[in-house]
Amino acid sequence: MNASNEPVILKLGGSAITDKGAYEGVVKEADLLRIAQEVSGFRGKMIVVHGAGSFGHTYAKKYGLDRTFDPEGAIVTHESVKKLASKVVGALNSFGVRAIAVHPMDCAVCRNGRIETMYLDSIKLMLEKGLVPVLHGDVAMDIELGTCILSGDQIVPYLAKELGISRLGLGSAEDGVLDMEGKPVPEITPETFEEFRHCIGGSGSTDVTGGMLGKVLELLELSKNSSITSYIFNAGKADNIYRFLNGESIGTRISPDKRV
Ligand SMILES: Nc1ncnc2c1ncn2[C@@H]1O[C@H](COP(=O)(O)OP(=O)(O)OP(=O)(O)O)[C@@H](O)[C@H]1O
Ligand SMILES: C=C(C)CCOP(=O)(O)O
Repeated sequence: MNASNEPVILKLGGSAITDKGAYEGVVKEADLLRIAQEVSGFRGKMIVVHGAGSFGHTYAKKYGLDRTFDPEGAIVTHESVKKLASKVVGALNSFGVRAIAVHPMDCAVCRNGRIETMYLDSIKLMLEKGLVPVLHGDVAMDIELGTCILSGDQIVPYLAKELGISRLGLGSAEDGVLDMEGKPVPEITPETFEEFRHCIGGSGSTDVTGGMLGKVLELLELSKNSSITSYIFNAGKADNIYRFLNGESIGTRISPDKRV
């Protein structure tokens, strides 16, 4: 059990909750319900962040939102990821998790694709009152670019740092960061990253936020700045989310360098 009262941050990867190979948004209904049930077994405070999967990456790619400002594309993509958020929140509530959607487009401002400010007071109050904020990968306003694609993989470490949360995990569709033989690497630190760099690539599906490499880089940066250890694990396997939320170390650990 996670004995502390500190909240946990869980990311549900787009490949775990949607069919990321689809040309438009398709939810993996059975997986989403199983995941919602596992989340409902956790008694502590938590923030859920989910990826955009086929609800976001397909449209972001179609309108070139990772390269250009396109107002129509921004609206279509934002509306689509909001639909996914509503399905995630609906599934969580159907299992008694008091989940509320918080859309990053409404509360974050970016500069050159990185979060510059984010309004967090409502999230803090939700946590205090036992509600579960659900954020997600989104289109966000950007001071330099007009809009940018804001990945859940960037939101997770940002929230951890700003809210002082030290337990976080990204649940995707692989057993962790896989080596050349397809086996999960138990631990990566800033010091050992170069040993594994050649095995880590982008997503196998349509994706504008860097796939596995994007995740590892975000979490390594967090480990350097804050000494936080985080986890990348398979949310597609039954019980893994429950195990992670309750304090087990599963998948690949992204840890700070060891002190000598
Ligand atoms: N070494 C590696 N280990 C594991 N997965 C890898 C590796 N290199 C590349 N990948 C790819 O990265 C994918 C995970 O990244 P992806 O961004 O698709 O995940 P996600 O977080 O579930 O999706 P989303 O960004 O929509 O939330 C894997 O499914 C795999 O195709
Ligand atoms: C493609 C969009 C709109 C957001 C991407 O977020 P992610 O799936 O968490 O990387």
